[in-house]
Amino acid sequence: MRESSASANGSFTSAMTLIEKGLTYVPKRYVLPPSLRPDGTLCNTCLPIVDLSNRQHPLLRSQIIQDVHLACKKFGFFQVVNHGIPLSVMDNAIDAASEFFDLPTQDKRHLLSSNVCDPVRYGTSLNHVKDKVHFWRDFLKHYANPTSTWIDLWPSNPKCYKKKMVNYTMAAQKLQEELMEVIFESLGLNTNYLHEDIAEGSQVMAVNCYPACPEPDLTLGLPPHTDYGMISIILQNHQGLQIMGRDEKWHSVPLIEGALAVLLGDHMEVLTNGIYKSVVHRATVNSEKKRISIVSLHSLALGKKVRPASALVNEQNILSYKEGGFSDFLDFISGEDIVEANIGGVFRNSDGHWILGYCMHIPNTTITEAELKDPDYAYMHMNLHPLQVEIDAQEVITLLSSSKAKYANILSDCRSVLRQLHDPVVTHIYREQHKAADSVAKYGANKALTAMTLFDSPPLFAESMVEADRLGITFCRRTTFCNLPTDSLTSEACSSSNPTMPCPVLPRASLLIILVIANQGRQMHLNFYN
Ligand SMILES: O=C(O)CCC(=O)C(=O)O
Ligand SMILES: [Fe+2]
Repeated sequence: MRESSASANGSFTSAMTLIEKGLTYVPKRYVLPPSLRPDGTLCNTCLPIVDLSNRQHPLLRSQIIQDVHLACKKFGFFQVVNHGIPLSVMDNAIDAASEFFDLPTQDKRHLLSSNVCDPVRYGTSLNHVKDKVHFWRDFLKHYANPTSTWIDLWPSNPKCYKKKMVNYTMAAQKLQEELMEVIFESLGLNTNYLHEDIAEGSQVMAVNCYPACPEPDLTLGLPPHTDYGMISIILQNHQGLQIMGRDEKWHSVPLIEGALAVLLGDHMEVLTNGIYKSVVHRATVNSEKKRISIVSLHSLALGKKVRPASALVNEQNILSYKEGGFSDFLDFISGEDIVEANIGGVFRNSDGHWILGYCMHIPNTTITEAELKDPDYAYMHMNLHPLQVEIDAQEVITLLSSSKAKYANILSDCRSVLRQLHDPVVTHIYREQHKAADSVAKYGANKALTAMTLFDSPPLFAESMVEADRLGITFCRRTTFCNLPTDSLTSEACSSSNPTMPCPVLPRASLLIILVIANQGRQMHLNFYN
C-alpha cells in the first residue's frame, strides 16, 4: 500500500499538521531522489525588473515595452514594481491566507477536495489522493473572476478572508489586463487583441502555504512545472520561488518589497507561436519561516481555446502549436488523458533462455489505469534479480541518467520503479537484437488482448527469434532513425511539465509506460502542431 496524506476513510495530514506535531524530520514520502532535490547551486544572474510607473506616458511607454520584450524572450519571467496595487492590499491578502492555513484542520476539512474541477478546494501537495511523492505545500484554490460569481463560495472562516482577498484578486485581474496589453504590444500585436476574452477570462487563485520544513534540502514545495495559462502573477512574503533559465540553471527570485512576479504560461507560448516560452519554475522550502505565495493564474474562460495569433505565423515562424484551453488542462489533470498502449517484453536468464514473456493491449485507457495494469508489478512479484534491463529507446536511457528538471515527475517514477527492482543496469539494445521481445510486444497490439497474456515458454511466433537473440544473431536494421522524435525530448517548446504540454504530463507513468510510449513513438507533446 502506498503512503498517502489522505486515505479512503478520510484521514488527511496537511504539511501544517506535521509542523504542529513538532516533527524534526521530513517523513519518507516527502524525500525526493537526490537528483531532484534543490542542490543549492544557483545562478546569480540578475532577473529582470520592470518599472511600470510610466506605462501610460506617451514617450516613456516604449522603454517598458522593450524591457518586457527582452524579459519574455530571455526568461519568460519578470518582476513588476510600481504596478499600482497598494502595499496594504497585498499585505492584507497575505494575512488572510496565513490566517486560513493557521485554522485547525477540522475548520478547513469541508473544503478538502481532490476534484480539480471544484471551484474551491483545499489540499496538500499536488493531489493528496493520487500523489505517491509528496510536496511540502498546503493549498487553497478558488476561482475569482468575475467576483460576483465566485465570492460566496470562498471560505467564510477566517471572517476577514473574503474582504481582504477580494481587494487583491480584483486588483490582480486589472493588472493582468494591463500586462497583457503591454505583452501584446511587445509582440507587435494590437493592444486590444482578445480584449474581451481577456477581461472575461478565468482567474484561479492558488493560495500556497509552505510551512517551515525541518529538512528543506530533501524536498520541494512544488516540483518544476510550467503554469497552464497566459500569465501568472505571484505575490510572496518570503523568498522561495525559483525559475529555470534557458541555460537550464535555477535562478532564485529575490524578494523585493512591493514587487510582483509575472510568469508566462503555456497558453502564452501557444498564442505567440513559440516566440515567448512558458517558464519552468519550482518552489523551495526553508527551515525558518512559513512561506505564503498567492498565485493569480489567468487564462481564457473555460470553454475558450487559445491558438497562435495569425500575425505571428509566417514563413520564418511556421505554425507550431495546436489550439488548447483551460478545459483541456483540467481534463488532463483529472486523469482523463486517453491513450492506447501495447506493452510487452521477455525475461531471459543469464544464458539467454526464456523465463517469461508478457504482453497486453490497453485500449482507451487513462495513464492512471495503464499504470495499474503496468507489468512492473509482474517484475516485482517475480523477484528476479539481479536484473539487467535492455530497452530499444536510447532516449529513455539518456533521460534516466539526466537530471532534466523538466521531466522531474516522470523520471522520479522511473527511478522509483528501478529502485524497487534493485537498481538494475539499464542498457540500450537495438530492436533487431531483441527480436523475441519485439515480436511479443507487437503481439500485444492485438486488440483482443485486453488482459495480461503470459507466455511461460516461447510462443510459436517467437521461437526462432529467441534462439537467434540468444546466439546474438543480429537482424538487419530496417530503420535508420529513432521511432521517438528526438525533437520532442530536447526542444524548448517541449519544456513544460504541465498537462497541456504532455511530456511531463505523464506524471505518474512508470518505467514500462515510458517504454511503451517510447516504443509506440507516441507524440510526447500533444499540443505541438504536427
Ligand atoms: O510558491 C510559489 O512561488 C510558486 C507557486 C506556483 O508555482 C504555483 O502555484 O503554480
Ligand atoms: Fe506555478
